[in-house]
Amino acid sequence: MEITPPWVCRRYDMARQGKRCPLHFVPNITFGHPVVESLRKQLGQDPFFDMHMMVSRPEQWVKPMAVAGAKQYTFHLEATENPGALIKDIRENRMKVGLAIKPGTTVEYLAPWANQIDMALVMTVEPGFGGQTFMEDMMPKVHWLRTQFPTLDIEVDGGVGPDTVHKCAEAGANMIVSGSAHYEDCDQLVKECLLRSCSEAIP
Ligand SMILES: O=C(CO)[C@H](O)[C@H](O)COP(=O)(O)O
Repeated sequence: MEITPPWVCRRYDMARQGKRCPLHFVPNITFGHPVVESLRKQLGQDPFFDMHMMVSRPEQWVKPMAVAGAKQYTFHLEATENPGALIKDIRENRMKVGLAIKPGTTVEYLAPWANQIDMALVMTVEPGFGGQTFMEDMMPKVHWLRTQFPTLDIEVDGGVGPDTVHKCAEAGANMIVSGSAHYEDCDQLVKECLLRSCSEAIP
């Protein structure tokens, strides 16, 4: 199982401000493609940058993110009216495709796209802020996806830590994002606990 801290290279909350776009997908802003470009220059070609685009109109950032050095572009199903065209555009820009769903979106909406994507992301909090409580009732979505799509990468994001990671693994997730648990108690014990929880649950 892969464990990823979100803030450094993983997450891109870019809600546009101003009169032109009053409706934001999430209320906060983290960083955009200039930061990705900068990180790529500093860190070289090796790090895998998956951009979780919690944005309105995700179509507009595909090219800038690709040019900046992103390797995967994960967008929200709720944020676009044409997932098929967006998937095609991401591929044409030589990035992998991640498809995320918010807690209120049923997994059946994601299923038609599952064979065209590299990763399905099941949110276990409402997108927007770290430090929220893990929504265990999202686990049936993960289990259903794992049953239907055995080889698909399935990621869980939101409230994942030592007490909850095994639930993700048992449901069938093979990737997690862990923010607060990773950063607020970032000692070796927590890291080992996370890793042990995963390795025990995943053969
Ligand atoms: O992106 C998120 C919400 O928008 C996630 O919750 C965040 O990336 C993970 O943080 P935490 O582990 O603290 O829930």
